Amino acid sequence: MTEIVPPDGQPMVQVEGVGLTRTDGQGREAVILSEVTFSAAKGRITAIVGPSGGGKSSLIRLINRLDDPTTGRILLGGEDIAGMDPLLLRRRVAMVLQRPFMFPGTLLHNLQRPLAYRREAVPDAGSVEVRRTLELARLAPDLLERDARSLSIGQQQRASLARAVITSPRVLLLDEPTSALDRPTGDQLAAALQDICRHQGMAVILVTHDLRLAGKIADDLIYLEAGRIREAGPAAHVLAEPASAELIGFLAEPEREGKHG
Ligand SMILES: Nc1ncnc2c1ncn2[C@@H]1O[C@H](COP(=O)(O)OP(=O)(O)OP(=O)(O)O)[C@@H](O)[C@H]1O
Repeated sequence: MTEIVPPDGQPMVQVEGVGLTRTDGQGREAVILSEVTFSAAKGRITAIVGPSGGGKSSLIRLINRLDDPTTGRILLGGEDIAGMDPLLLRRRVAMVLQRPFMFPGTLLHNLQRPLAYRREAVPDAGSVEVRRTLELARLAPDLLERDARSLSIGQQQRASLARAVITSPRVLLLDEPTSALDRPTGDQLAAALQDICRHQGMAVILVTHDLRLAGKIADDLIYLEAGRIREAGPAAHVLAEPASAELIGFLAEPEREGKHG
């Protein structure tokens, strides 16, 4: 196992005064995000939590330019992503979605694919990169020759994570990665994520409705409601001592009781 990369507190992602407005089919404008400002540091996990429809997914989609903000800007390593080569941006910012997607072929083929696509040297099953990535993602090496689509959903979700991190992105975006998993399988993914964040010094931004997960692995937490940040700070502190009426109300909803312990 490699050395842990210490977080240096440097912001990797800076979201500055971001707003997003959409126009619906009838030409009506809807404000999805307003004045959103935060930063995500290397080697830290930033969780974005909040009620459904609050804008969490819309926000992380802006960070790898699946969409562009209407106002404000987003910097990656100090550079505005609006002016960055899209291919370079995709190299630096990886995304793992709620439902894993495996390409046809073996798990090894799936791990090699992003590197082959970039015409970079493709590591073989015995290579340090593949072994190390499997270890971080908590996947057994004997799964490498299995048809990736025959893996369990929990294994496929960790395989998606492995495929995203084998290229060493600087930022990892995850949208509800544990929502399709049962608790033990979700816990395995969470542990893998923590290892990857610490060992590779990535900035991880995690959208989740699962406060238990956020309480367990997030370093920083952002509470987003109706497109605005209502509260932000160190996760343990924000969850233990919520200050805003909105977050206090959210945490008090009966279905959340005990979920952030
Ligand atoms: N492509 C779109 N066109 C128009 N409105 C959209 C679009 N995508 C999302 N929205 C609206 O933006 C708002 C925020 O949605 P978003 O999916 O970002 O919220 P969320 O916090 O991720 O919700 P959930 O937890 O349910 O996934 C919602 O009102 C949604 O209806």
